[in-house]
Amino acid sequence: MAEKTWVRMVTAQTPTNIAVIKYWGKRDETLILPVNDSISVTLDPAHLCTITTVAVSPSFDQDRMWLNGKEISLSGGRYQNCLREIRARACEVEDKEKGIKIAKNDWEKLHVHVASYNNFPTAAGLASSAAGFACLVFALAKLMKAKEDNCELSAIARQGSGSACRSLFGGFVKWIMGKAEDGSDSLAVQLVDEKHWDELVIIIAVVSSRQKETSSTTGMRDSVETSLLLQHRAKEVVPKRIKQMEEAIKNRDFGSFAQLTCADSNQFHAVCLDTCPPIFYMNDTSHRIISCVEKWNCSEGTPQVAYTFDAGPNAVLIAHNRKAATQLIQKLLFCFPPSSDADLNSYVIGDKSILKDAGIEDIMDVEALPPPPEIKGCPEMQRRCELFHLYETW
Ligand SMILES: Nc1ncnc2c1ncn2[C@@H]1O[C@H](COP(=O)(O)OP(=O)(O)OP(=O)(O)O)[C@@H](O)[C@H]1O
Ligand SMILES: C[C@@](O)(CCOP(=O)(O)OP(=O)(O)O)CC(=O)O
Repeated sequence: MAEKTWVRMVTAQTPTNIAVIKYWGKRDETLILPVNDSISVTLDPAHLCTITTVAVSPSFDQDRMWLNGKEISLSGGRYQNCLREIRARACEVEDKEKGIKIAKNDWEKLHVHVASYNNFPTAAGLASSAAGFACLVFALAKLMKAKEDNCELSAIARQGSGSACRSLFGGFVKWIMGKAEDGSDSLAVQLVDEKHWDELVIIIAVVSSRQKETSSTTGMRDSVETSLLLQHRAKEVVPKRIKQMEEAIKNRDFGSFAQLTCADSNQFHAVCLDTCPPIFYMNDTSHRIISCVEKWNCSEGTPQVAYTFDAGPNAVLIAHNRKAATQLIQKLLFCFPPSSDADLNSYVIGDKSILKDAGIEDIMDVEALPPPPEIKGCPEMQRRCELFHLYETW
């Protein structure tokens, strides 16, 4: 190595992903190997993403990491596994301009500093660990010039957080559970890219941005140990659903896609209830959102919107197209309006063009929204003020 003064830095940005067929349960806790395949949709990186900068310098005397500006420990097994696996694949790096020459073996002695920022709530059931570990592994691989492709990197990100393996690709992604004991065949593959079904619109209703009480890791461990429904789901239900979901995505068959997505989310939450002690991730507001979507879908005779909830109360709503998304925004804002002194611009975040299509520019437009016909006579669906905010994404 040359002088002691240089710093080599790489920055990467990785989106989060939301499962439409859920991963819930591990057959190996250390390697993070799942009990079933899962399928997810990767969100638009412009709205919910992690940005991570990794740096290496001979002047660094230990590996360190800052998450959202606060130093966190890298001593946990998951961070250590990712660092070790990428270091083992590091290659020679030379930057003549900066006088940097790092031989393959030097990487074992060099330390890294990591600064990561999530532009959405961390540990609130919006898959921050997915975007976070995918971004960490991707950035480290670039820093160390590892030659592995994204499939191979996904098997490393998986060891940080299972769902992270699916964030290395855009579009719809499948995590193949694999069979090998060492986890070498448990990795993610892209089913279709983001252009394949670009009329879909995803809206996230953030019911709470508070850190959840039961982490996914703890929750799924308890489910594996106590839920009979989980065993049945992994063995009998998911294998069939995965095939049907792949077909629905391939054929852009929104009816089947919505039916499978909603059913799988509901079964995942049923597994949580079947766990001892039971886990409650959704709350009353989540249930009201489900009711709102179910009533609308039913009144139309064909699904307009699919809903799915991860390990938290926040709703991920996937609309068939822009028209359905526009109507959805109107219905959501009617049932869950911001308080009258709130700023609409901080209530609806992200791509605001659908809000514009819906003819909503300020709080007065929200107040003038007519009640959705399908909720007439349902007192529980009348106006309330419980949503934290809405994201428009994808
Ligand atoms: N940007 C990041 N870089 C590295 N690690 C991160 C990052 N963001 C989050 N994490 C890790 O992920 C943990 C949060 O994961 P957790 O599974 O509890 O919540 P979540 O991923 O937001 O929700 P869920 O997986 O249920 O949707 C954090 O405590 C931290 O260890
Ligand atoms: C409900 C889920 O979001 C669970 C995600 O669990 P994590 O990937 O966060 O769990 P660990 O592997 O223990 O880190 C469903 C999914 O993303 O498939």
